[in-house]
Amino acid sequence: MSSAPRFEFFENKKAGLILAPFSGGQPKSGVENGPKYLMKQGLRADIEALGWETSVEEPLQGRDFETGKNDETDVYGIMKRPKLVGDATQLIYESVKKVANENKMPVTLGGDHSIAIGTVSGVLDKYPNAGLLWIDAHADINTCASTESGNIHGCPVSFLMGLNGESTPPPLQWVPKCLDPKKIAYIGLRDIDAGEKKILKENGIASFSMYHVDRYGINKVIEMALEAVSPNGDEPIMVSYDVDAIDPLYVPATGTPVRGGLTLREGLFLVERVAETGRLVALDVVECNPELAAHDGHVVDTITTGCAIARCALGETLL
Ligand SMILES: NC(=[NH2+])NCCC[C@H](N)C(=O)O
Ligand SMILES: [Mn+2]
Ligand SMILES: [Mn+2]
Repeated sequence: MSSAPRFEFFENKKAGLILAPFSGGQPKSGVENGPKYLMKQGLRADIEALGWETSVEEPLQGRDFETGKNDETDVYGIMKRPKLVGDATQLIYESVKKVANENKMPVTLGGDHSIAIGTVSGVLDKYPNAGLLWIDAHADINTCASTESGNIHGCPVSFLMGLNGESTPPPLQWVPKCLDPKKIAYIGLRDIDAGEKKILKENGIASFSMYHVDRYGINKVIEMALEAVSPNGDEPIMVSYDVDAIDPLYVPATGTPVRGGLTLREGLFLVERVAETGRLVALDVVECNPELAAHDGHVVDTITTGCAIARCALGETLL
């Protein structure tokens, strides 16, 4: 066994749990309750049991981001609710940036995946050379020109890369164009829009779909993804984890489920392996929507999986 510290970037194991109860990046209600359910399941105590000192941040507190969802004037071309998303993600950005700069690991609980506009930009402020693993059934890289739904949770990566140029909705113009296409790799893809495929190709983005997981196995896929985003083997790693990457058999309560996903063990092994590198610097767990459960068992399956992702990423299964 190596004697390297488990989390190289955290001399004192401190984590900042950032609650991001936001649903404005997509039309369904309920995903704003994700953080509450994950916390009620005991996530904070779980993380402390792994030797992390924790603090909790609630950057959206005191603002009503749910009623604002009904504001039909908040549109920009086909884009839905750019003002709501822009305001919420900017608050999340400030909070993640603060936590990261206090040398704490930001662990952000969503909310829909639009919140990654704030988390990734906040983390890259502290670690500009970080590699990003985007674990998802979807590529979330639609632009204002390519999106068919207008839902911004399908677009965060395009804003982080600055792919929208002049057509960026004004409320999202604050977003730093901080993400180099060479510094992101996807794992778990299986529902990519035609426009997104083109963007992935044109930008040469490392994209591992479920085909690659079957073809090479999850271990090899993770090695390839890490190699892609961290060619020197020493860069910090951020994981933005959309729970819909895992098969709906295990994670049924999510807004855009797609069959044929990662098994529960593949989904957890992935973050265990990242933890093992010792270079994880931030994690998002997004798109848990308890309201979409057909029965209580679905809520339990989804929320316990969300908690397990965070625990495995923070070292639970490292010996
Ligand atoms: N974060 C997610 N679950 N994203 C789903 C995106 C689905 C579709 N590609 C869209 O642009 O609307
Ligand atoms: Mn997804
Ligand atoms: Mn997503």
